[in-house]
Amino acid sequence: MKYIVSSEEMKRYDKNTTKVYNVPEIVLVEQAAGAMVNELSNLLSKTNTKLNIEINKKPILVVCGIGNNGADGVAVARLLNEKGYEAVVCIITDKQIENSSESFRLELGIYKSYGYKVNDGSLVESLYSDYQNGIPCKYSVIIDGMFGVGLSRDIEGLYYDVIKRLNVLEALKISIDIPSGISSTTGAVLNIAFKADYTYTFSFSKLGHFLWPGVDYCGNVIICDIGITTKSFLDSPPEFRFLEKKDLELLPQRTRNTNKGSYGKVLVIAGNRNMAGAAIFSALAAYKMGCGLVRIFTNEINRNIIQSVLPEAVLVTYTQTEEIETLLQKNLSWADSVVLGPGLGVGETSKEIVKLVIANTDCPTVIDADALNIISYNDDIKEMIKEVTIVQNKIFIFTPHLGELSRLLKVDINEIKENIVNFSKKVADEYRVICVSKDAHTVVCDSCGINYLNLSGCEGLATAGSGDVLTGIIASLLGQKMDPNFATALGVYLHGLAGECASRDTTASVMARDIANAIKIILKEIRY
Ligand SMILES: NC(=O)C1=CN([C@@H]2O[C@H](COP(=O)(O)OP(=O)(O)OC[C@H]3O[C@@H](n4cnc5c(N)ncnc54)[C@H](O)[C@@H]3O)[C@@H](O)[C@H]2O)[C@@H](O)CC1
Ligand SMILES: Nc1ncnc2c1ncn2[C@@H]1O[C@H](COP(=O)(O)OP(=O)(O)O)[C@@H](O)[C@H]1O
Ligand SMILES: [K+]
Repeated sequence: MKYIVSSEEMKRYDKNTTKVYNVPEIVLVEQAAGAMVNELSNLLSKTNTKLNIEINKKPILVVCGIGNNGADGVAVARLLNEKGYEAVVCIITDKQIENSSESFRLELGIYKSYGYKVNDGSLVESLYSDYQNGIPCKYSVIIDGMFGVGLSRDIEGLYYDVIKRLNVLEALKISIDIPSGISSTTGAVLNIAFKADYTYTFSFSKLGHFLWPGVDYCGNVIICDIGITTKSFLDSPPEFRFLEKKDLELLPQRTRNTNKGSYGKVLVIAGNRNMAGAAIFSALAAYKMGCGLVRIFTNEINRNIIQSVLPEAVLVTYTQTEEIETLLQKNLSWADSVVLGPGLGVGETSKEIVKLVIANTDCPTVIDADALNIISYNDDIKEMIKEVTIVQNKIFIFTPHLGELSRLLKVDINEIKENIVNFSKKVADEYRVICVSKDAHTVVCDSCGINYLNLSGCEGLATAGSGDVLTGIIASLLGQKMDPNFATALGVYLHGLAGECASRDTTASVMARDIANAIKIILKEIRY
């Protein structure tokens, strides 16, 4: 597990390091520049660089603002010069230099003492004019040190023009900390952003590196250690983290002296006329993820298809509404975890089922797809959820994709895309649930502020039934008695890995069953 920070958090941890641990800011700037130049010179020494640029034959341009991102830039330029590269600083500001940060002034003083060159915005103007006249860029590498985590508003005026011109020049593009113009907290482009091939960031990656559209501007993100550690969190760790392969070691242990009852019983309440597949994928994934028993509660109409495709699942079917309540109560008391919603439909019977489950379940329950839609359309059920989560401490996991999230919040989907983190936190807080907002990088939030951004997965997962597989994986881990928040985050992570595995030969042909089947390969790789 690693932390990912927002702009506000990073600024706080920088400040704690200087104020509480007495590390002068200039020391941090020097450490940042030193660590970055070490990494960067490894990259520049490789012959592979973009556009076959001959790094050693042309100088490096470091474009700096006058805050601490610029201070890093000036220090990077000095260290590159000391390493034998020819690096030139270009300062971009519409303010007097007296308005610069203290570390910037210090770094500029040191840089000038060595006799290295400084330019202003007119250099970018002349490079742009060369570009328009078909003259190749005079610099092999352009390093962006204009704005980092201090970016607080839209890029305009001089800064806008500079970024626009730099973006068209042919050179290897590097950003310091985060591309100028990208919000470190939301990944939004604040009017315009520098388009980097590589981003060298410090101590912790930022949310903006992994949220869209920021992801597309960062290129490869390299984290440089500059000595700011988790001690600088004091009592307030970052809200977000991401999981890595070694976190799979925390999957529930399996031992010899056990039986199917030892690994959890999952009840999948899913499927309706023409929607048997949703129940099948959820149940199949639950078994593949290790639970001992799966029961599918579905419409009688699905009996033949489910039994012929997945005979391992026990079927409980209903034909008429009257028998549902007794049947559900009996099966809910049997279950260790529940999936509610895939392919369920939104008719009156389904609505009745959703209400009965919310009222009667007493184990962690994953609420997906049509069950979420039913909740969205019915304010009385919304209130019912809040009542049972807040008063009775019931554990619900909502797994909306962006369309379902938009219906649930009654907020336009484009607005949600701009700040998926905040909207996910809103659902988690308002309903006191764990909210899994499914996207290319899925966000998992709980109401205690322990949140995850998932970095596994690929576009092979963009296929019908993929979300049904996810419900089965999460419910299986819940049924095996893992902590609900961690089980959810680990389930999302593993689902992503399974998607990557199923996509090894092609992403286009991946189907839901391939993702479910790939769970076994992932578990085999970690000898589970
Ligand atoms: N503070 C520290 O202890 C450290 C900071 N470091 C570097 O410093 C950066 C943060 O530095 P700063 O907080 O000085 O901020 P930045 O250098 O990111 O931005 C400079 C200033 O620009 C102004 N600004 C914001 N948005 C603007 C816009 N759209 N147009 C014009 N001006 C705008 C703000 O007043 C801001 O303070 C980090 O990203 C990192 O690169 C690192 O050197 C490590 C240590
Ligand atoms: N491009 C992508 N990259 C990574 N994950 C993706 C991508 N597209 C979809 N996914 C994942 O695939 C799943 C799709 O779920 P969902 O839309 O509910 O599918 P369905 O309803 O058909 O089962 C989610 O977990 C989502 O995060
Ligand atoms: K930058």
